[in-house]
Amino acid sequence: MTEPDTIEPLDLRFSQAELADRRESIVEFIQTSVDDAGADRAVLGLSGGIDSTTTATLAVEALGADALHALVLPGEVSDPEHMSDAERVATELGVEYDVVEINPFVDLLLDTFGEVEGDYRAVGNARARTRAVINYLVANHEDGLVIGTGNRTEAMVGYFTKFGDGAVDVNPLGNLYKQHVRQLARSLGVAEELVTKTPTAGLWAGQTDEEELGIDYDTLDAILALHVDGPLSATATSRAIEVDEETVERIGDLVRASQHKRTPPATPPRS
Ligand SMILES: Nc1ncnc2c1ncn2[C@@H]1O[C@H](COP(=O)(O)OP(=O)(O)OC[C@H]2O[C@@H]([n+]3cccc(C(=O)O)c3)[C@H](O)[C@@H]2O)[C@@H](O)[C@H]1O
Ligand SMILES: Nc1ncnc2c1ncn2[C@@H]1O[C@H](COP(=O)(O)OP(=O)(O)OP(=O)(O)O)[C@@H](O)[C@H]1O
Ligand SMILES: [Mg+2]
Repeated sequence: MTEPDTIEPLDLRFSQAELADRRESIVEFIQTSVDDAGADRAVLGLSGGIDSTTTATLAVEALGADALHALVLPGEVSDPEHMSDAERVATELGVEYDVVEINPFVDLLLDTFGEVEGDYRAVGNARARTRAVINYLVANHEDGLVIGTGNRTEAMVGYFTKFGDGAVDVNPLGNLYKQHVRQLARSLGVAEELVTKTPTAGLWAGQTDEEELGIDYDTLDAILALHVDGPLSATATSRAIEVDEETVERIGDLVRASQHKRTPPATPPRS
C-alpha cells in the first residue's frame, strides 16, 4: 500500500479508525438498501476506474459475489486497457459479468439524428444514458438495484450525466470526496495502478476529468470541504489553500448551476 505522506493543498484523509467506520457503514448501507427494496441482487457498471472498482469491492463485501452482476459496456471511444481492467476486476472479485458493446445503440441514434454527430457533449451523454438503459434492463429482469458509483466531489459540481451515470438507485460513495475514495480503495487492496489511474468519464476520445473541470481533484476537494460544505468565504478559502479567489467562485457557480441534477424535477406550486 503506497499512501502519499500528505495531500496538497488540504489533506482530508480519515484516520485508520475513521476509515474502518466508513467502510462498515457503507457496507451496511448497501445491505440495508437491497434488503429494504426487497431486491435479490445488485447491478453495477464497471469501467476500470477507481470509483466503480471501489464500489464493486464494497458491494461484494456487503452482498457476496453471487449477488452482484457487473456490466462492462465499451463504446467506440473506450480505452481498451480500461475495459480489460474492468474485466480483470470482475474476475478477481468473482462476480458474474457481461461485456456489451454500446456502439450499435449509439450509432442508431446518430443515424436518426445525423446533425448531432460531432457534438461531443450530446453524443458523450448519450453514451452514458445508453449504459443506464442497459443497467436497468438487467436490474428489472433480475430484481436488482442499480448501484451507483458517484462520489461527493463529482456530485457537488454536477460532473455526471443527468439520467446517465446519475441514473442509479443508491450511491454508496456519495459522502466521500475523491481523495477519500482513493484512500478507501488502497485500504481495500485495490491495485495501485487503478488508484492512481487518471480519472476519465470516457465519453469522448482523450477526455480527462481534471482537464475538463479545469482543476485537479485534490484542490477541488479542498474548495468543496472548506467553502461549499464548510463555513469559509471564497476569500478565506483562497487564503487558506493558496488558490485564487476566481477559482473558488467558479466552483461555487458550478455547484449552484448543477442543483437541478441533485433534486427531483421541479414542479409548479399546487396553488
Ligand atoms: N437549471 C436547470 N434546471 C433543470 N434542468 C436543467 C437546467 N439546466 C440544464 N438542465 C438540463 O440538464 C441538461 C444538462 O445536463 P447533462 O445532460 O448531464 O449534461 P452536462 O452537464 O452538460 O454534461 C455532463 C457533464 O458531466 C461529465 N460526466 C458525464 C458522465 C460521467 C462523468 C464521469 O466523471 O465519469 C462525467 C461530462 O463530461 C460533462 O462535463 C440540459 O440539456 C437540460 O436538459
Ligand atoms: N465503459 C463502461 N462500462 C460500464 N460502466 C461504465 C463505463 N464507463 C462508465 N461507466 C459507469 O459510469 C460511472 C461513472 O464514471 P466515472 O468515470 O465517474 O467513474 P470511474 O470510471 O469508476 O472512476 P474514475 O472517475 O476514476 O474514472 C462508472 O463508475 C461506471 O459505473
Ligand atoms: Mg471513469
